[in-house]
Amino acid sequence: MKSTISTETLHGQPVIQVRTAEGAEATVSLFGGQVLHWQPAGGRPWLYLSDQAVFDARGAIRGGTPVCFPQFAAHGPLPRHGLVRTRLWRLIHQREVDGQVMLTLGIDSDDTSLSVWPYLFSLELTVNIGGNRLDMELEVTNTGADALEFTAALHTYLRVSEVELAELHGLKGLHYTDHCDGGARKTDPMPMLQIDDPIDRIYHDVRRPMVLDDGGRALQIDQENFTDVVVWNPWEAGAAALADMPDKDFRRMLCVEAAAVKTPIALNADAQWWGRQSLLVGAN
Ligand SMILES: O=P(O)(O)OC[C@H]1O[C@@H](O)[C@H](O)[C@@H](O)[C@@H]1O
Repeated sequence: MKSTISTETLHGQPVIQVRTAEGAEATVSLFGGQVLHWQPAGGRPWLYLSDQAVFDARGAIRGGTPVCFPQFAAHGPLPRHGLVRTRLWRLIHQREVDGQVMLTLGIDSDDTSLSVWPYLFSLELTVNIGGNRLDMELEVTNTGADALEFTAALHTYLRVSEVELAELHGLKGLHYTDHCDGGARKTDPMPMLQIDDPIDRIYHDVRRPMVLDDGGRALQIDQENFTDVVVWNPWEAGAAALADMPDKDFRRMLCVEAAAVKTPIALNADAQWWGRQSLLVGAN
C-alpha cells in the first residue's frame, strides 16, 4: 500500500492528513505550522489535542506541537511564545521516501511581524512521519542584513493515560530553572520525574534522550541543537483557568518541549540554525 497525503479541513482550518504505507497517521495544521495528531503504526496516539482547542485562525491551538519563535513563553516583550503559532504557514514540499512521509512547511517575516520584531527571517518546519517515529526539524534563516537573536521551542503536548502514573526518565543530575518556584535554580536528583503537582521547569544542557513511560507503553524523546527541555503541566487549578482545555485534562497531557531558551541563538545575516525533536516508539 502507498502512503496517502491529502489536504483537508479540520474545524474549518486547512490541515494535511497523512497515512503512511505502514499505517502511521499524522495531521498537520497549516495554522501554526503544528502537528496536531500522530499515531505510530499499530499504536495509539501520542499527542494530546484539547477537545476545547479553538480553531478560529487567530488564537493558538491548544495541543499538538506548537512552534514558539522568536520568543519562548514570556521571556521577552513579544506576545507569549512569539509570533508564528498564531499565523498561517504554507506547505512548501511533500514527498514519500521509503514509506516515510516528509512535509516541509514555511513561514517568513512580514509587515505584521516586522511591526513588533524588526528582523527578517524565514522558518521551515520539516515533519517526517515514519512507521514508529515522528521527527520535527525547525530551521531558522536570518534573511536580513542585521544580526538577530531568538529563543524557540517545539512545544510538544504528549498524551498520557494518567499523568500521576507517568514517568519521565533521563533528567537526573540536570540543572533546571523552576518557574513554579519564582525561577529558582535547582538540580534534579531523581532517577525519574513523576508529576503530582503543577510543573513548569526548564532543564538545561540536556544531552541524552529521555523516555516517557506511560503505563505499559514508552516513548523515546530525542533532541538535537535544542539544549533545553521544558516540562509543563498546569495541574488542576491551572487547567481550570484555561478556557481551551477541559478541567480534568491536566491528567491526560504532559508537555515535554525541545527548547533553546537559556542561551538565545544568535544569527548573523544569512546565517542558519536548526533544531530537531524526535519521538520514537518502542525504544525502552
Ligand atoms: O498557555 P500558553 O501560552 O500556550 O503557555 C502554556 C505554557 O507553556 C509552557 O511552555 C510554559 O513553560 C508555561 O509557562 C506556559 O504556561
